Amino acid sequence: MRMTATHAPGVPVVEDGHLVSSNPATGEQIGRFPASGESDVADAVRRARQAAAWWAALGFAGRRERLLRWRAALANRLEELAELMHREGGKPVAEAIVEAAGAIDHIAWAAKHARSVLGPRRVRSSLMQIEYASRLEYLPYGVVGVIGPWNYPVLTPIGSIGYALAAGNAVVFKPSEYTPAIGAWLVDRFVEVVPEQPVLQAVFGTGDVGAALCRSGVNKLAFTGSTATGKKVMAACAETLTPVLAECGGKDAMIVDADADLDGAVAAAVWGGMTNAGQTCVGIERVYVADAVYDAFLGRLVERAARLTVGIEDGADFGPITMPGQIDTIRRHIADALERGGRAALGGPDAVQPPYVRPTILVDVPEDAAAVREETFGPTLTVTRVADADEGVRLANASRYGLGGAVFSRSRGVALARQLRSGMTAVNSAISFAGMPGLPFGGVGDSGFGRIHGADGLREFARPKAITKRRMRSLLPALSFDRTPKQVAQIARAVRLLHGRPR
Ligand SMILES: NC(=O)c1ccc[n+]([C@@H]2O[C@H](COP(=O)([O-])OP(=O)(O)OC[C@H]3O[C@@H](n4cnc5c(N)ncnc54)[C@H](O)[C@@H]3O)[C@@H](O)[C@H]2O)c1
Repeated sequence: MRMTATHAPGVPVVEDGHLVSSNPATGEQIGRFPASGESDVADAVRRARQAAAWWAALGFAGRRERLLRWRAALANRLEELAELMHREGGKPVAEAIVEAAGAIDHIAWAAKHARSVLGPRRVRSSLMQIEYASRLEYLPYGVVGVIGPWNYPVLTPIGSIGYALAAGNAVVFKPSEYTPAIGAWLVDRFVEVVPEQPVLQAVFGTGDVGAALCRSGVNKLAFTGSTATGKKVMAACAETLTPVLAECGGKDAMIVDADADLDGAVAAAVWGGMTNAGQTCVGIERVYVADAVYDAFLGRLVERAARLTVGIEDGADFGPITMPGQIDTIRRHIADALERGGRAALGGPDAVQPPYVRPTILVDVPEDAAAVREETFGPTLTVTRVADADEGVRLANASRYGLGGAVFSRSRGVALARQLRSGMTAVNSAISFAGMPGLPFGGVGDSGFGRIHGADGLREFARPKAITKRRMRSLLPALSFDRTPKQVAQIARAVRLLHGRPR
């Protein structure tokens, strides 16, 4: 187990065999959990395998009933959860409530839709093999490993856990080392409503424990975190051909068209870029604004962002940077943007006051600057003047990431959204897709692959099983050595009859 050298506020440490988390603003100790070793992870997966058989046998109705009880347990203690999220991760209580509400909605959706999405169904047979009945079933993988990040420590892992459980899998969950208490709290509430078997367990520790989970023999690994770690997870899982779901980083762009509702665009850019101190995988980090409205947009954006309040007090708009090491990245991106000819229209180097970073808006930043190319994960926006929305789309798509994004346009919103190379796009809003349980969530390129949420999210955690059953004697026995030359000629005639016409 790796020891973390520093005891700075918010930096998790492993001491006396325990993982200890602390408040990123005050350093107050929040959680203390036995750190899992390789054998603990293996034991958890072994227990989960037994539990998986029991959980799968409950069927859709039995799982739905228990998952809805879990969702109620979370809903009825929402404020307690939000307070813990505030203390361990630093986000405002109001923000935590919104995040947890989204997660609860996802559990309910997964529980209620698992049967209709994954239940057994008949499939129409081919005329050439009409003697067979066809059937499709979606069976659980067995044990799913879930590795989570700290920035949305409830919504993000539940996007995998809720759907994996609804599909009939047992889950071993490794929460981020920055937010183990939140992870433990979610698991404890589940154990209260499903005490019979260890269907959902947590293991605690740093990246080594995540790596052990990749090697543990889980049947699928759902990873959410940075692209760099995602590559390590994939490499580890490749050894055992363990399938991987990879929800990685982003560099989302907003396009502001010349006919956009500017007040709406300003509100969405400020919120989308700075909620949770910008530590949002689908946060807006780049804004491309059509020349005709650039000056008006920028003026209102700076005015609105300057009024945001930062701190841990009640009512603050956003809190500290959760992971102290991230502050160096934010500082580097701001400095690099300015060195390359950019200008801070708000904030700048002085806005970085650990553990806080105040709102920063950078303009005239070249497209090859780190602040445009790399994930910043802070309350910063680059705002770039473009000739029109089409040029905005072209620059937005030049990123190696492709997670979410936003478009503000009165006339061409959906058409522009379709052109953005990303998994999700919000039109005339920001990030609104994440809380929509029926919609899939996931990226392209360096943002990863696979989908959580919605019907695709349920299917992500199930393996399709095809079954054909012979229901009558074959008239044209294609799949048999007993076929005669005459029957083969009849088969050839039938193919021409069925498929011989060009339309
Ligand atoms: N696409 C999404 O849905 C989504 C959602 C939230 C966050 N994110 C991304 O997550 C990142 C922030 O989260 P983070 O800082 O916790 O990411 P991270 O990659 O540092 O860590 C994520 C998790 O992986 C574990 N881990 C570290 N090394 C590992 C290894 N070698 N093998 C297995 N597991 C290992 C960590 O302990 C942690 O639990 C950002 O890039 C953000 O964009 C993506």
